[in-house]
Amino acid sequence: MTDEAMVRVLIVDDEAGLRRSLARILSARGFAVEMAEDGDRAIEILEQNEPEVILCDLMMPKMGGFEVLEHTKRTHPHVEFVMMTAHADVDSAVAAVKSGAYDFLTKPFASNDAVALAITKAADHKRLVERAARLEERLVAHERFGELVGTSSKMQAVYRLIEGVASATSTVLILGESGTGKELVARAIHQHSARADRPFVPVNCAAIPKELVESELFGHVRGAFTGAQSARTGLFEAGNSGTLFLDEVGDLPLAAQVKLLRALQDGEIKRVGSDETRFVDVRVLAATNVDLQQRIAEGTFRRDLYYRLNVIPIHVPPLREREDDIVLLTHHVLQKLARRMGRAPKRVSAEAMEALRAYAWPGNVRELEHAVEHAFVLAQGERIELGDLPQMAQQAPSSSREGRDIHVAGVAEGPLAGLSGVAGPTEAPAPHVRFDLFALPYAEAKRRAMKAFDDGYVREVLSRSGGNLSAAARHAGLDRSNFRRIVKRRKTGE
Ligand SMILES: Nc1ncnc2c1ncn2[C@@H]1O[C@H](COP(=O)(O)OP(=O)(O)OP(=O)(O)O)[C@@H](O)[C@H]1O
Repeated sequence: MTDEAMVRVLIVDDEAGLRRSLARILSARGFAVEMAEDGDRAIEILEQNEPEVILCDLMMPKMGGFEVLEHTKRTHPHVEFVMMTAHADVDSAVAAVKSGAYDFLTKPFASNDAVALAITKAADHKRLVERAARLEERLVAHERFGELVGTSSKMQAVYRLIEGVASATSTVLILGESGTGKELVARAIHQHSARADRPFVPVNCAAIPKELVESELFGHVRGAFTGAQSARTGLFEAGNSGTLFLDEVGDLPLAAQVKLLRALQDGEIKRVGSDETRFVDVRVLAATNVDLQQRIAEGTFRRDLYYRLNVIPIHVPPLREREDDIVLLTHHVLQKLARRMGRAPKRVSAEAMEALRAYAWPGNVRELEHAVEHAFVLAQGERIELGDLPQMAQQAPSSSREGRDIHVAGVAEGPLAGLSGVAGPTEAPAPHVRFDLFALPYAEAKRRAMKAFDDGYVREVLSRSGGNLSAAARHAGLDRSNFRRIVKRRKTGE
């Protein structure tokens, strides 16, 4: 029998004796049974307390079985119907199936089990159909928003905003913690816009050396500065008639901010070293994970530019606020990994999934991707177990949602054990040995140990910085782009 909740069955028959004995047979096998003595009462129950399966007699004095079937299929098409007919009446049975009944049972019944089996099959069919519909819904939602995965109400709100802003030309400011998917949101806006077949040009403002920002964005003429041996087209021109995505816009130097404002207001740019005005038709989407208001207060971000960018803000919620998406995202990442590595997909044990759902993910979806990859690589069998997850996610006390007790993975025993650490008030967990370093050839052992170190270090520093990449980079004493490279390298496993 279907292993989900009790199947609700409505028995409709004018013969009280048969009704009761059917009810006894089905209740004894774990069905939740209701009874109706005629078609009118059956319809009443159908409206009030929708059953999953109706087991209905064909021949009844007032309203016949066909009428009940027709009403049911018209008003509640997903309720399954099993018609009971007399042995001799095979034609009616076939007609019932043609009219939408899932099955028929001929009286007298071959056995009690045959009755229970017919109801179980009907209920299973209904649940399968519903499941397929739900999956299709998710698939459609997925296809509609590019790479973005997630069906939580908070992501649905983001999808609605994407749809709403896509057709406009206004600037959109995408806000959210590091790793929440801001770039994917920008891509989805572009894909849904009339510019979809034009270029989408992503620019990480934090990664461009300050002295080159203006030339990167707006281009330069030959001889504009030392080293400018030939003229160069900037990204604004490269994105002409398309979309320019300015990631980490809060890191733009002030001088470039002035030029950006001009480009946004008037669609005008000047290449560095030239007085010639060029007109560009570029839609700008910007993103930041820093508090721009605070940057304004500090004098490092222009208020007028902020207002110009913030015409339509989209807040991408942190992963800890959309726990339901964790399951879908985990499967999505597993599928991507299996494809990328040319390996069979892996399943996740209930215990491991529980831990993934319970963890607070300060590094958001990016961190989840790393954790799932870690588990995918280390899991021996075709199923990921709790012990295959990074230590931090394994421990995932529900209190980690409140930012406490966040542990960093110990990386290995022996020479590397000292690299493990712990954040928060609790004691460090014992270093977690996930692989035997000394059983590996030197080069591979070194690669894994370095990766494990990067994993543990980046995770911890990100966690201490509340998932903020810039703050984590400062903490690590690295400039942001170098730190980001390490974060990315962990992901690609280079
Ligand atoms: N909803 C999502 N569905 C599928 N993948 C996602 C989702 N959100 C984020 N990702 C994945 O997580 C990683 C980080 O996403 P992305 O680079 O868009 O985040 P971000 O918010 O722009 O981060 P940062 O602020 O650090 O630049 C990417 O690999 C992306 O594919």
